[in-house]
Amino acid sequence: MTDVSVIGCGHMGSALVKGLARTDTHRVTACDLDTSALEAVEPYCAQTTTDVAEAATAEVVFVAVKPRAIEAVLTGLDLPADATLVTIAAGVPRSFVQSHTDATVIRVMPNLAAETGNMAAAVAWDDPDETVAALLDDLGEWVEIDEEHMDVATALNGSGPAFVYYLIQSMAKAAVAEGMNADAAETLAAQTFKGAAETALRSEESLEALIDAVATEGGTTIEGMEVLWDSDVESVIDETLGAAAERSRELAGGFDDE
Ligand SMILES: NC(=O)C1=CN([C@@H]2O[C@H](COP(=O)(O)OP(=O)(O)OC[C@H]3O[C@@H](n4cnc5c(N)ncnc54)[C@H](OP(=O)(O)O)[C@@H]3O)[C@@H](O)[C@H]2O)C=CC1
Ligand SMILES: O=C(O)[C@@H]1CCC=N1
Repeated sequence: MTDVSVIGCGHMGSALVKGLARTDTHRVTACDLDTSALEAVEPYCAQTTTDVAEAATAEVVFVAVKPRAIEAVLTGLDLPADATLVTIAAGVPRSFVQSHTDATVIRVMPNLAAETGNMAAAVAWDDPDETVAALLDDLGEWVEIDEEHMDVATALNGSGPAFVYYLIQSMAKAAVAEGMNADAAETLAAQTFKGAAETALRSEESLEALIDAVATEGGTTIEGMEVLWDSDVESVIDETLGAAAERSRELAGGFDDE
């Protein structure tokens, strides 16, 4: 049983609390100044508190407040050297967080699918931490990266769910334009993303080979693929991720190491 606290129970913090509740190997303290945020996560954790000092007794402390609030939270958070602080804030360098605490700092870029145990997360740390690794295993898939790649991870898997929702919506809209019922179209589009993602994760085939497997010779898929290959979709996606990563770099510019 690992004592974990989550400071900031908004969108991402509540997804972490709910995801951790899916297994019974954590004792979670949820902390937020907003009592309505705490009420929403109360069924999923051992205790809720508005007092950061109560959250500071955990072995692993996730700080899940907005980047602009992180310095105030760190200033009021007195962690011992044997604690681990996990920062998930976009654009906030690990060195900035480390300069405000005696705890070991690990930087993670998670995503909202933590709530269902399907998170994709990127992790930057000095040394692997088995306790945090086990926590992340319970929340989904994670990979270790160099911190210099955290801005692109923020775009790819942190912001990524929003981009995927947009793509699901676009495919569903196209089916609706052909006359399909909107609910049916959204279910089919979303499940198609889920199934394709599962195959991409589990298959040893390349993505090109997976495309080939769908595209029966003389069939329907190749007609659609020709449109995609001739379009600027790839460069639009490159620009989309580029814009999000650039914003992460801009945010980082506001945090000097101390
Ligand atoms: N949303 C996402 O998909 C992802 C977010 N992140 C990162 O997670 C962090 C949180 O983002 P998100 O969940 O979207 O933001 P939210 O605004 O939804 O949640 C932040 C929560 O923290 C609370 N809070 C603010 N100050 C304090 C404090 N001093 N003590 C305790 N709680 C406090 C806020 O309360 P109040 O609203 O009253 O200020 C709010 O409930 C950000 O740093 C973001 O970069 C990372 C990956 C994905
Ligand atoms: O939009 C944001 O800034 C946060 C970080 C990644 C996802 N949401």
